[in-house]
Parts: sequence; structure tokens; C-alpha cells
Amino acid sequence: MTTITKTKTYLNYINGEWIVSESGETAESKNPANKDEVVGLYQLSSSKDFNQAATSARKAQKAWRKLAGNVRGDYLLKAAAILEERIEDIATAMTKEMGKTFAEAKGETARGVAILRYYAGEGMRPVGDVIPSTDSDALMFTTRVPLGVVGVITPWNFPVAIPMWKMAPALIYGNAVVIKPASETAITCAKVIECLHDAGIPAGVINMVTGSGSLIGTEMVNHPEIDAITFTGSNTVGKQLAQTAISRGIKYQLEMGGKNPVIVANDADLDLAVEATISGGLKSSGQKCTATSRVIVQQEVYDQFKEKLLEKVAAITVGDGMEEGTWMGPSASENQLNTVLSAIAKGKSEGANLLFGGEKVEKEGLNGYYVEPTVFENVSSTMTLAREEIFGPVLALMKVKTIEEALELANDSEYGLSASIFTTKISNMLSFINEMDAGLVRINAESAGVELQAPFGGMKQSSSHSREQGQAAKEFYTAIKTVFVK
Ligand SMILES: NC(=O)C1=CN([C@@H]2O[C@H](COP(=O)(O)OP(=O)(O)OC[C@H]3O[C@@H](n4cnc5c(N)ncnc54)[C@H](O)[C@@H]3O)[C@@H](O)[C@H]2O)C=CC1
Ligand SMILES: O=C(O)CCC(=O)C(=O)O
Repeated sequence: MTTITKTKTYLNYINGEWIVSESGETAESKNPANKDEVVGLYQLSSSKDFNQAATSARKAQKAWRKLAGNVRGDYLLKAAAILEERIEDIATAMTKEMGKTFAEAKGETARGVAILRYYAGEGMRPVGDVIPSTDSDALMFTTRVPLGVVGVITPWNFPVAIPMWKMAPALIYGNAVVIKPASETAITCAKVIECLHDAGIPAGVINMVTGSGSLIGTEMVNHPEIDAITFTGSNTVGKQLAQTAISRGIKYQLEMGGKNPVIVANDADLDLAVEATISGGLKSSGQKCTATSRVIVQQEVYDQFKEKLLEKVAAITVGDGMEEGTWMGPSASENQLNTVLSAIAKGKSEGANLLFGGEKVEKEGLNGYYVEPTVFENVSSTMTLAREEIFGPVLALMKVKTIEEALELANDSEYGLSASIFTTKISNMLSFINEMDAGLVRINAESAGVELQAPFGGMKQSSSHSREQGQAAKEFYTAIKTVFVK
């Protein structure tokens, strides 16, 4: 018997309704673990679709901002409960669209639930201060007001957590949202939006328009109904968006690349350092902006560390993230695979020494964009391997004599997102905390792994110097108003 399965078509979400794009065009979201599998179809939207979404958001925001914070919070709590019920389904969509393992996808979806709950509580927390006035008959205080309509542009590498850590604070502080998710994970995003819809959030408060980044993203940042833009993705696109946002005088926030170092000091617990380097560098196939990519090791422990690292890397199982026993899935797309392979080729041609991996994984039964976990040594700070974000499972080992040298090398990057050190010496820890130019510094812990209740963002070229998540989100999604009453 032949089974015919119809590919599901996912729609835009505008003004509380699921609607087809007026372009009449769709595109396929494909499984990077299996090139022949179409996960679903999403809308290739037009400017008209976007305009409809932005206009609906503007209208809906007027009533949404007037609701008491706890009422907005109740909607987020309902959405959290629904998302929690659907963890398996949403995590399956995530793994199938971008390749991370099912366990990681479930963990990320659970993080989405926690983010919604955290920001639901924000609806009842203080937003301002009373400031003594020089006029003894007056009362002076600050309050906060929403920005209006926030445009949200998200990448494919955290298709639940990133949309959630942008949308949940936007919503709780009284903004309406139009989101344009990455095309690679448009279906996962549609499933997340379904949870918000089923929680009864009023029509128009959230809108989702899928399609080309250059078309919809450009439309978004230029649209008069968009009051602020929050973006996570590549530096090139982030900086383009920022220029338009500045010229329009709207608020913007960018989270971009990283070239994150781990320093392994000669007094480190080497087993712990190896575990964390592998987890931080290779989980999700290295496709995290917080992924460890430069491994800076003191010479006394270099050989021992290298031996332990290579032994563990050799044991990594690469395969379909839906299969039990897979530790590392494919790259998210053919483009991403090619970027990784070209970085590896550059590494070889620039004279780095390939210790492990470096090739596509061609195994019977695998039909996706798989690349081996890869380790280089003799990487100098001028090589591309040490300078450019690869977004792949590639580690570059660098040997140093002293901690001072390690810190200098760690800081020799245009990026400054996250960094970690493995050491048992307090003086090393303190030097690292004080001197490392990164927004997130982690001691005896991997470079990746962001906690939703703490500020997250980078220094240098890694961000627009703003912070997301935790209480920091309030700074972006609201404007302060100083009130003087007499
Ligand atoms: N910081 C991070 O977490 C991320 C970093 N990246 C970096 O970027 C590289 C390329 O990945 P891509 O997916 O191509 O990133 P990208 O920056 O092109 O895509 C991110 C988002 O921006 C949208 N976009 C694309 N062009 C746009 C434009 N002209 N105007 C407005 N929005 C636009 C995309 O549709 C997507 O929603 C990766 O290899 C990695 O190095 C990518 C994704 C996430
Ligand atoms: O490390 C994490 O948990 C978050 C990483 C992240 O924000 C990103 O890759 O875009």
C-alpha cells in the first residue's frame, strides 16, 4: 500500500488570523538531516502582507497597552502552559528544520516556557522610582511606557528561545509585535505563535510574516508603523538594519556574532575543561553565537589536554538529531555546511594543522549536511580560523606560556560575546573577570548557555551594546518617562 502524505502549508498570522500571502507563493522548509524530506511549506510574503501586519499591530497595541500588567501576564502564563503541553511536537519541528538533537530541542522549548513565565511575572513588578524633587510641594517619579510596535527578526539557531526572549518582554511591557522568523525555521515559529494564539492574546497584538529576509526585513525596518527593531543574526545584516534604524530615528537592538575563547590554565581540572570545550564548541554543531571556537591552553598542560580532547571528540556520534544516540546533528543548511567546509579549507591552506575531522560525513543512511567534528592546532591569531565566526563544529587550539598571554590572545578579536576560563586559582579568575572583553564571562563553565533571568549581550562587534533578557529587556522595550506632579 502506498501512503500519500500531504505536505502541510503554514500560513502567516496577521490580526489574529492564519492567512495565505497575497503573493500566492510558498517555499519549502527542508530537513538538513535528510535532504529529501520537506517539513512543510511556508508563505513567501510580500510588502502588502507586511503592511497589513504592521497596521494591525498598530491598531491592537492601543488597547493592549491599556491592560493591567497582570492581565497581560495571564496571557503569557496561558501560552506557557500550552507551549509546555506541545513540547514534543515543537521540538520535533525544530530538530527537523534545523538539525539540533531532539534532546537539545526539547531543552530549548522548555526554556521558552520558562521565559514566558519569567516575563509574565514582570507584569506585576515595579517599573519606576520616586526621585526627590527640589520643590517640596511636588512629587517626581519615573514610569515606563511601551515603544509601540516592535519588529522582531530572528535566526534559525534558537528558533524557540530567541523569538521568545524578544517577544515575551515586548508583550508584557505593552508593545505589539510583528515577527519575521528565519525561513529555515519558519514552521517551528508558526507552532510557537499558535501557542500564543490559543492562549487568547487579542487579535493584532502578535503577527508573524514569513519570507525573504532581504524583502520582509527591509520592509520592516523602513515601515512607518514599526517603532523599534530587535535582531539576532549575522553582523552584515545587523549593521545594515542599524543604519536604517538610525536614519529613521527608531530604537534598535542587535545580537550578532562571536569568536568565543576558552582559556585552559595549567591548574585547571582538565577533564572538566575538556567536557566544557566539547559541549560549548560542538553541541548544536557549533551553531551558537556563544559557541567556543578558540581553545587557548597553557603549555604545561597542552599535550595532556589535547590528548583527552581528541579521545572524546573521536567518540562523538554524528547523525540525525531525531535518532537516539546521536550527539551531534547536521549543519542547518547546505549554505551553512559550505561555510564550514570553506573555513576548514582555509584553515588548511593558511597552515593550521588538522588534528581531527575536517570532512563531510558520508555514511550509509545519512542524507544530509553532515560535517565531522573538527580540531585544528598551531592556529595563529592572524589566521581566518582564529578571526571569523564559523558557526560550525570547529575548534582551534592555541598554545600559550602565561595567563597574561592567554588573555591577550583571547581579547585579540573583533568580537566580545562570551568567554570562559578553566582554572582553580583565584588570581586567574579575577584577572579574567576584570580583563576579558566579553559580555558574558564564565569560570569553570562552558562559553555557551545563557540564563534567561540574567542580561545577555556582547561587547565590541558582537552587539549594539545593549542587553537582552532578565531585567535588561525592560531597558529596550520601554521608554522612561519622568513625571513631575504639583
Ligand atoms: N548571532 C547569532 O546567533 C547568529 C549568527 N549567525 C551568523 O550569520 C551567518 C549567516 O547566517 P544567516 O542565517 O544567513 O544570517 P542572517 O543574518 O542572514 O539571518 C538572520 C535573520 O535575518 C534575516 N535577514 C536576512 N537578510 C536580511 C536583510 N537584508 N534585512 C533584514 N533581515 C534579513 C533572515 O531572514 C533571518 O531571519 C552564520 O553563519 C553565523 O555566522 C546566524 C544566525 C544566528
Ligand atoms: O548560548 C545560548 O544559550 C544562547 C546562544 C545564542 O543566543 C545564539 O546563539 O544566538
